[in-house]
Amino acid sequence: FQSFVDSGSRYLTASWGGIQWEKQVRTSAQIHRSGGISVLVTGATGFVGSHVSLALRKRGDGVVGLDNFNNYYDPSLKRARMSLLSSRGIFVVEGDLNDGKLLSKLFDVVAFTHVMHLAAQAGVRYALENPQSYVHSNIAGLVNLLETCKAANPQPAVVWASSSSVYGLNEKVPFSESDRTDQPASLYAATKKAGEEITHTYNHIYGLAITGLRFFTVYGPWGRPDMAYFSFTRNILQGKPITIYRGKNRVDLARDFTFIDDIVKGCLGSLDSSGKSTGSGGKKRGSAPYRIFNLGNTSPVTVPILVDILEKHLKVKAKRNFVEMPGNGDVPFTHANISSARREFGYKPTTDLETGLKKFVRWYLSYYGYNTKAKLVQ
Ligand SMILES: NC(=O)c1ccc[n+]([C@@H]2O[C@H](COP(=O)([O-])OP(=O)(O)OC[C@H]3O[C@@H](n4cnc5c(N)ncnc54)[C@H](O)[C@@H]3O)[C@@H](O)[C@H]2O)c1
Ligand SMILES: O=C(O)[C@H]1O[C@H](OP(=O)(O)OP(=O)(O)OC[C@H]2O[C@@H](n3ccc(=O)[nH]c3=O)[C@H](O)[C@@H]2O)[C@H](O)[C@@H](O)[C@H]1O
Repeated sequence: FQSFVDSGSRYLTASWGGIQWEKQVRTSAQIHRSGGISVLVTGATGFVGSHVSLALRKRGDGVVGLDNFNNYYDPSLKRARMSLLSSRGIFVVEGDLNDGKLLSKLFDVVAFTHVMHLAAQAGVRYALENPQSYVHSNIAGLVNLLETCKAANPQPAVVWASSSSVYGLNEKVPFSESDRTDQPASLYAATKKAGEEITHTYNHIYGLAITGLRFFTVYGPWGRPDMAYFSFTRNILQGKPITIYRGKNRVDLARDFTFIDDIVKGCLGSLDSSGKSTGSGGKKRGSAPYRIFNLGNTSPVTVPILVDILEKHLKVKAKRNFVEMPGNGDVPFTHANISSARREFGYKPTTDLETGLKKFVRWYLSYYGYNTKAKLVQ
């Protein structure tokens, strides 16, 4: 089959179908431990998706990836993550969430027990440049995926990534799941909030078991080049200045930075406790769980302190350029209350920012070909 999918600014051409393709999908979905699950991971060559796919595979679950390899950031990093997944026997289907025929075909080939939905247009500030990409992936793509899950027989349980950004201008700290989330500060946040409402309707009408995870600023090896810790590292090593945003009266911004390995444990814990969908073929046969959890670190750190830690690990001084927060979708601080996730599935983050950034820097220097004294090896 040849499918042409409108992905906003460009057209993506994906090839799928055929006996060989089906065999690869089936083999990748095979479960290698008793009581294992078979999971469709969307956004599998993204930062979080690649780590979650590897962790599922490692414990013997069946995993099939889906990703459209868009160029929001350097797609060669997504290809490199894909090579890593392939080396562990995980097949990644190249395609878009909005391709309904492709999604239905995947469910025809494999009776997925779970969907780990991590594909999205991420990034808070990029919404000013390309608002439509958020509607395309985070709204239309989500609905398309849920339509497929609702129609599947049996229906999978769905775990998906919401975001700490739904707390928006909320000033009550730490942020609890029951706090208000009706004051988003960015279109990104608004689409994640919409996702929480949309998933609720699919739970209510069709009996899909749904878990939404509000991740708090995730960082680590194989991370996202658009995020501050990553772009700061790049600039510091290249001797270029970095821009640090500050609030009114020069107040530092702070984030509850959460290490990727802790997020992965939270993703797996929530999958394992997600419960079962009750419907099939679009018909509800009983009520199913609808849950939302914060996955954070519970220990916010200011952005200048993040830079101090990077300087220490990189052994290079940053050229700091402070500017007032430009009203681009940022919020002043985030801080997660994680007691619900702890209670429900034992979520307990264990990596502090100092330790996690050390691991990130080690990966960065190796991946981009620096020797240990932070010189690029030509
Ligand atoms: N990293 C964070 O700090 C953070 C924080 C909160 C929430 N989240 C959410 O977690 C999820 C994973 O984030 P990430 O940091 O790994 O981002 P990422 O950009 O690295 O991964 C997302 C992947 O989804 C793919 N994708 C995007 N739109 C698609 C579409 N329409 N069809 C198919 N594939 C598509 C991209 O190519 C990418 O590989 C996202 O939903 C994001 O919004 C991330
Ligand atoms: O938890 C989330 O829900 C979100 O997490 C992440 O967003 P943020 O917390 O905004 O991360 P990130 O961009 O790394 O900026 C970190 C800090 O550096 C500051 N920052 C940023 C850039 C810059 O040039 N200067 C600067 O000071 C900036 O003001 C901020 O204070 C995900 O990208 C997003 O997908 C979303 O899901």
